[in-house]
Amino acid sequence: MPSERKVHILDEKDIPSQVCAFVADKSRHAIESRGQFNVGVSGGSVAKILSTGMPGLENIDWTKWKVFFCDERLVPFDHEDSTYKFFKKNMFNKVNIPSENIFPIDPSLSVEDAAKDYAKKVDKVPKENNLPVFDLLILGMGPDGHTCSLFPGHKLLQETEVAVAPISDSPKPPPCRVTLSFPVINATRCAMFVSTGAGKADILQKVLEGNDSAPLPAARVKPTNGELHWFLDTAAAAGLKAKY
Ligand SMILES: O=C1O[C@H](COP(=O)(O)O)[C@@H](O)[C@H](O)[C@H]1O
Repeated sequence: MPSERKVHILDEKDIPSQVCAFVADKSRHAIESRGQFNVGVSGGSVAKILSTGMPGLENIDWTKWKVFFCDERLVPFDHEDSTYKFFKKNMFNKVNIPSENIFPIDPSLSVEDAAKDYAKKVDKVPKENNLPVFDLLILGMGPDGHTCSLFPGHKLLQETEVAVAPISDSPKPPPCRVTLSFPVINATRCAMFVSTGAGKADILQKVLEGNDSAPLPAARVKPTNGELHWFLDTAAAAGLKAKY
């Protein structure tokens, strides 16, 4: 099935419940079909939305979740910028995911070694055509159109050899990060973006409706055989010209 894009425009107040219900539904379906749910999470605003809504949900078999990070900032686990720290405090501590099913990036290593070490963890995700296939990647987009730690104009946009890449010159601090690469992102069964607030309106119009000749990183997310969903609040969607 080629990538089909669905844009969901919601009231701001409905974003956490709708986003989390979608994630819960994907997890139930993956567990029923394949016995486990391999999910990649992102940092920033989407981490807050997930942590607010997911722990209160019922009928989720958390023991079958395997949690990876779409990207991570290479800072110690107790650093304010650590996505792992945020999820541990606000979500993992409140649900029953076995600790061995959470796969953080190791910040004690150099950025190159952290990427290699994390690639071994990602390699555990069941593969098709030699690529790990996540059940769901939950993505954010920065106001410059970046997603994961894949930034506009950066050479990593062309990365095709490795599933996981280091970056040591991120234009958004901190400079050292580890990120999934596009071949893995686009091998997912489902990618969902969550974008909220007026500060994302201009870039969203470019990403969703702009010229495809030099796509911004977020516009390059087009799962080859999977679904693509964008969850937007009305403020973020305000610049869109088409009807969705
Ligand atoms: O630095 C990052 O930023 C993006 C977008 O964050 P947002 O707060 O603007 O939604 C995030 O998806 C990524 O994981 C993170 O490392």
